[in-house]
Amino acid sequence: MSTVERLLKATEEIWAGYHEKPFVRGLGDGTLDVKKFRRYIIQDYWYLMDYTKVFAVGVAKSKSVEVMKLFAKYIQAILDGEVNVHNGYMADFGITQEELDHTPIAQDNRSYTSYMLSVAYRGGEAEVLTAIFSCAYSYEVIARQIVAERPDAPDHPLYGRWVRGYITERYTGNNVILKNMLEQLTADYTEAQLRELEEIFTACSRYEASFWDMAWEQRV
Ligand SMILES: Cc1ncc(C[n+]2csc(CCO)c2C)c(N)n1
Repeated sequence: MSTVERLLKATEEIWAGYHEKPFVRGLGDGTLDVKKFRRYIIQDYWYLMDYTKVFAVGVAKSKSVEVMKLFAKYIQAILDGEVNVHNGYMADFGITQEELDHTPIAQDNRSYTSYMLSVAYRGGEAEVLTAIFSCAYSYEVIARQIVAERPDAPDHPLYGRWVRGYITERYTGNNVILKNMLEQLTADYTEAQLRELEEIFTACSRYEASFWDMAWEQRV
């Protein structure tokens, strides 16, 4: 079994649960309260700011220019908003930098990003990539499932952009690059090292599940 197959197998139940989250179901069938979605977009802004820092620590931990370039490209892309579906929503909802600056990061969100940053500071390239991969790939899996259940979901006037953003060739192609790099870096990993990756991936997957609950319950 490849490393990524192993990580996905270990977290099968958590990942299956994503599709049942009320927030995710509401995104897919278009019934999600816009106020909840607006709050989620603001929280996700703060999430992405810290997520970018995880890549920056990845740059510092890189042992080859190939890995360094991979991490660095993401930093630029996220900050430029290129792969950030949220930019359009920020404009639509009239979310200003001032409002962002005055909205504190919610507790579940802070826990998640603090954990990823601690993994990044403590671990090496592969540990950083494992923390990153859970989040990047779960959005693709969720968006694909939404489209499988509702082929018209990408046309929804409000949530269609979210769905479309994570099934683009660009987004899914980047996930393939992350996956291949993770396989390459862990080809010689021992059982103990792989078990640690499993622990990181499981924790991040649970944090993703909590993020959906936080958004649904509008937890602060
Ligand atoms: C809580 C949370 N988890 C995952 C993503 C997905 N995601 C993380 S970074 C990024 C841009 C480049 O990969 C995307 C789409 C998110 N936005 N928010």
